[in-house]
Amino acid sequence: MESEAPQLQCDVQAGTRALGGPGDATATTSGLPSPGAHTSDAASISVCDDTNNGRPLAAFASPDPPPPPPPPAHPEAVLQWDGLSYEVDTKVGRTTSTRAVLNHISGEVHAGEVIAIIGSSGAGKTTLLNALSGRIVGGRLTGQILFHGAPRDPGSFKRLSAYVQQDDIMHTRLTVHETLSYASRLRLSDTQYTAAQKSQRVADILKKLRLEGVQHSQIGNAKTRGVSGGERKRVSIGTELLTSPKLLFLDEPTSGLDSNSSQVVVDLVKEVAREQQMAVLVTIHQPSARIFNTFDRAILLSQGHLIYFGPPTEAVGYFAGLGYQCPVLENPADYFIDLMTLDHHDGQTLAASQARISGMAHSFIQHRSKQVSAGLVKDRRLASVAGTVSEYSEPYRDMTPRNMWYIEFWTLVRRDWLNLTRNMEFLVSQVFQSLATSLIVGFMFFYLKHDSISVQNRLGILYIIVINATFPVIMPTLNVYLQERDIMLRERAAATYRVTAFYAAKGTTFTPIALVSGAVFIIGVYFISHLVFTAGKFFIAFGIYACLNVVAVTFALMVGSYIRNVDVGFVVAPAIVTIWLLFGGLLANPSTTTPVLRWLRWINPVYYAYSALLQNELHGMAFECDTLGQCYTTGEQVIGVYSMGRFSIWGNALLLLLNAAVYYALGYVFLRWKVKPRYIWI
Ligand SMILES: Nc1ncnc2c1ncn2[C@@H]1O[C@H](COP(=O)(O)OP(=O)(O)OP(=O)(O)O)[C@@H](O)[C@H]1O
Repeated sequence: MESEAPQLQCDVQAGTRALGGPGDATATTSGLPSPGAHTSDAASISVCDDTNNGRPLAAFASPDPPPPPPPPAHPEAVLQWDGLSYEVDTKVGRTTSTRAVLNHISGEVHAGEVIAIIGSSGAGKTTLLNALSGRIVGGRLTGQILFHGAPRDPGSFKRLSAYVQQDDIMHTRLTVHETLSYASRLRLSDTQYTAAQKSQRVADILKKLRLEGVQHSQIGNAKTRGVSGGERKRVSIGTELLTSPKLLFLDEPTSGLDSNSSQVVVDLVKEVAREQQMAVLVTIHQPSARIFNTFDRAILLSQGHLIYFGPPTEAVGYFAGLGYQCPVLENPADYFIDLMTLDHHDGQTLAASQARISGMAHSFIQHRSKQVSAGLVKDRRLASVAGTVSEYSEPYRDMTPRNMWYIEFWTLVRRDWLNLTRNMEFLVSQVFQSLATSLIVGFMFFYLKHDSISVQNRLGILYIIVINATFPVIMPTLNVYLQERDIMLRERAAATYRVTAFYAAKGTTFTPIALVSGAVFIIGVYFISHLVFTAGKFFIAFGIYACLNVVAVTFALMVGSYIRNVDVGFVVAPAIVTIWLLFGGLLANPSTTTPVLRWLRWINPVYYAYSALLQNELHGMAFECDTLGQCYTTGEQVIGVYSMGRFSIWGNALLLLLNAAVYYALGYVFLRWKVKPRYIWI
């Protein structure tokens, strides 16, 4: 936010439109009322700026603004939409009602043009952006959307358009340069770009988005300081610009930014749109007057109704024609948003504001139809295009992913590894936890003897070893995986790589970390507590422990792939592990478990691991009996009494690996078909 109190200045200037490009071309087609001085060439522009400290806005223009490239003679509509409506069912108690979120919205965006979608909270801005970008989930979407004159083909549309989400979901520990470099390796095809060309493309984007100065800073987040919010937003935009999209969607790119950073972001987007002839649609909540006037055209929405669609410079005149004159000292965008907002103060003000919004929506429909009948604007009703295929769709229709699978996999492994090894909290918690627990457990059972009392201690220590391969592996893995899954969903929406490459990379990076920390733990425990320490027994125990670690990692991946809600994951995973431990073989004898629940042991990796570890430790052992009542003289007796010899050590190890394979496979299925949003395409 501004540190100084903003000094408002409104100035009604007779000025030429500085916007140029397709916006101008369409300005005449928007057919706005032209009362008095509001002619198209000398539009009366209300310029109210809350950021210029009282100086005329022109003083803030760059001294030598580069001349905008001349608009193409016949600007091509990159995207057209007609009669777009969206309804959702809402449930209050037992009553389900239908709510119209968008009502018959029509429009188009041309190459090189930047259009802002403006409205108060809940107006339908994001819904419209999502509908146009093919990211609507649930509800009923009707109407027609054409991309380069033909229905959208999801595959090619994903590749040729880009979407920058409101939240900048990125790997927070990578630097700006690394973020763009990995994105270039994943998104740009090796068959079209050499490594040097990809690096050059990254360098160009860094330069274009003025990010060279921070290219070696980490992205960061709310917890870890990194680049500023405006810079992070520009990195998000840069990532999407790598592929030179034809169409860019930006959801609230200025939210959370101060007015200066917001202006920088909008100016850069506009510059790139002009240079690359890219069509841009951007939702924006409350733009300053200066930002408002930067856009080529604005779509004003209220309660899902179109209130205005045309150049911002002509909006003041249009609303004045309806009897809503923007006060001289007010930011027009603020004024329009106030006009379009429901006033919930009391019943009367609510009814009045509802009537005003309906009136404005109706006026715009009438205004449009007058313009259409006068031949001033093209009828936006789209001709029937059944069977038409856009020239842009055809080459991409059967498009295979950009790079070979192994390149995607390897790039993702390297990126994950870099990100994970910089995640000191995760690494330290893994290693420190293993070290600390091995010391505590080792000394708790220090130097086990071979008497009958040591039987209980051996049963206990082996169970603790098993426990240590569950919670301490599953919870941190799940936590990191859930964050990365969201990044994957964003990147997958832009068809960046295959799900299989992502999933295989996750298994490849998480497993070694679990195994190393597991090794630290088990070596410490074996040495200090003096469990049977022959090389064969130790390596078998380590092998079993490693198998259980793999099960834990794959289980975390499965849960993380199944649940959508992070909080649910942190309840479900521990609940399942607790059941494993209850039926693991130590707390209740498996042979006496009630038959209704006895089957649980067959799907319980803790039971298999514990059984294998017990057999490995106790086979061949002899115990010295003392004067106490109960006495086991051999390890085999203990295994028999505890009913832990159902499967051999190798049988248990095999069942553990089978468990891991099932979890891993299920995780993939869930990731592919459950977590993935089901977008509605029209
Ligand atoms: N799938 C849905 N189910 C229920 N309500 C929905 C759904 N999608 C959108 N809405 C409702 O439609 C309205 C418009 O939502 P949208 O997110 O498009 O608003 P917005 O203009 O982007 O608001 P904001 O600026 O606050 O993000 C909101 O009231 C929202 O709750």
